[in-house]
Amino acid sequence: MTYDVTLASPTLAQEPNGTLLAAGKDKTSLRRELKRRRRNLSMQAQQLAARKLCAQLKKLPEIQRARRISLYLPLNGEIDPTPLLPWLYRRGVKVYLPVLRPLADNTLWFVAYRPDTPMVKNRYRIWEPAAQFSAHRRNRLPPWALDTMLVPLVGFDAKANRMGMGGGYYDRTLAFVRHRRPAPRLMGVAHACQEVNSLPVEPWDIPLSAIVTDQGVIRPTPLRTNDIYANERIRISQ
Ligand SMILES: Nc1nc2c(c(=O)[nH]1)N(C=O)[C@@H](CNc1ccc(C(=O)N[C@@H](CCC(=O)O)C(=O)O)cc1)CN2
Ligand SMILES: Nc1ncnc2c1ncn2[C@@H]1O[C@H](COP(=O)(O)OP(=O)(O)OP(=O)(O)O)[C@@H](O)[C@H]1O
Repeated sequence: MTYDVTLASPTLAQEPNGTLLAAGKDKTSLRRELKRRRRNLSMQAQQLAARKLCAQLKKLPEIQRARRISLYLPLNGEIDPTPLLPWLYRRGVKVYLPVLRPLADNTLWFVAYRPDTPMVKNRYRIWEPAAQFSAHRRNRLPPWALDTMLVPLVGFDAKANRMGMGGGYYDRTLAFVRHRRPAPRLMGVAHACQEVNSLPVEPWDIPLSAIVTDQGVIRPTPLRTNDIYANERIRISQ
């Protein structure tokens, strides 16, 4: 299936600012292209982006207020949120990592990440707390008990729509948000170069509170009708 987006453009084209035009691309090839982009960043570019991301994060009220936060350990060019760790530990924030649940329902556990947490590589070669540690309930939190989550993104658009790795892990784990409150504040994180002009919204997508990149913060836009009314009011009052 290909997605109909507003800008009709040749596939793989870029806008002058480097934004990938998603028009006419199916989700799988768009995901592949975006993963290639972040993997191709040099080590220096990665380190600079990670530092800038963390500077952005530290300024946000959601992060300043966080007491129980989940982040992730990056792989294959994902932007690295771990420079935030010393700052979080200093502030006494409890830090959790996603762990693939052993019973293969494709959801995640959130397990405490401390300097002494035993770690192993999971089936995707991502480091995560070891099974014997994660098995203890005292070492993990149900997702609704987290106040803030940093959600790794493969792609995003200016309306704060997201695309992940395609396993549906975050969407399934966060499905409770539709009927249970309070919910964690969901902060998508990505390299600025992972922006595309438009992404499809799937029925199971859980909306993000914000997207934070090395270049700035994107909040979901208010309804288009509000913009129209706002413009209308300005015009009428003139
Ligand atoms: N760093 C990090 N940790 C994370 C996630 C993530 O996106 N990033 N996840 C977010 O959901 C979960 C893992 N989800 C994943 C879903 C699909 C693939 C995947 O398709 N990987 C390979 C191909 C499969 C393989 O190597 O066996 C690929 O990149 O093509 C990886 C992780 C939990 N932990
Ligand atoms: N709540 C849910 N229950 C069952 N299946 C779900 C749910 N949410 C998502 N899925 C499935 O997960 C798969 C992946 O979806 P999608 O391509 O939107 O992933 P994504 O945007 O990369 O998100 P994620 O970061 O969660 O992987 C889809 O096949 C979808 O049917």
